[in-house]
Amino acid sequence: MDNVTKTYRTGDVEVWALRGVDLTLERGEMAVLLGPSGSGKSTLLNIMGGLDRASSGRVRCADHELTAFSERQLTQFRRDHIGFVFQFYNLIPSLTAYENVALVTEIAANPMDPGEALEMVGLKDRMDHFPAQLSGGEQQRVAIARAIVKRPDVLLCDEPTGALDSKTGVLVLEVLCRVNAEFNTTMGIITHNAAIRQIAHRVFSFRDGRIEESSTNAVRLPPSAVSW
Ligand SMILES: Nc1ncnc2c1ncn2[C@@H]1O[C@H](COP(=O)(O)OP(=O)(O)OP(=O)(O)O)[C@@H](O)[C@H]1O
Repeated sequence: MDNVTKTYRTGDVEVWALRGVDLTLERGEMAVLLGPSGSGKSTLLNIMGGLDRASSGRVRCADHELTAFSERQLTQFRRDHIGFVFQFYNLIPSLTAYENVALVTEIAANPMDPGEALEMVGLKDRMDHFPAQLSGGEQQRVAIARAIVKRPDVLLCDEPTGALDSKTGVLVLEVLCRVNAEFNTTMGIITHNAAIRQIAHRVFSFRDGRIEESSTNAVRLPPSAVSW
């Protein structure tokens, strides 16, 4: 992302969500994004994944220039390259875990088997359960399986542990680390839990629509060594 800005206009009021952000993630890198509420993290993640558009600046992903894309191209780009995980799992209640994941494989170019994705997140024996029969942590792991089943290049997670207790959150982070290590998936993870910064390759701290600080972890901790 080069000098990306984002403004929202509500009536006469203009809100600057991003005030000029330069950010490059290397392939396979796990980045944690920190910052106070309203500092622009979600806006950035959404623009990075082609869910939203920058007001100015340039956004590229490998050979794709997102800022030059039509709506249709942006949708295709998201479909082919990006997985999203949100704080609330957004599973379809009337479908089993397996069916929730399988739904994506119908429109993906080169998906893995839904069972394989569920095995990857440790839910092989819960495939036939409905969301209401799963714990919050298990539902989030189904959401991760759904996001990775299409083998995305980039996985973007907005508060993936936000609704979970620390112990369950650790299980979810372990799954994310496993996906990162096994598939070399580039990751952006927003969190309010500053302790989670320790699992990342790089950490970006936001304030008031800008990156205030970035740092590289010389030593990364496994999620099991992190608590909040
Ligand atoms: N659709 C929108 N319309 C108007 N203003 C918006 C919209 N989305 C975000 N904003 C504003 O942009 C700023 C950045 O919001 P953003 O959601 O990116 O922050 P955040 O750091 O992710 O916050 P949080 O940690 O609370 O999720 C805030 O001032 C917010 O009110």
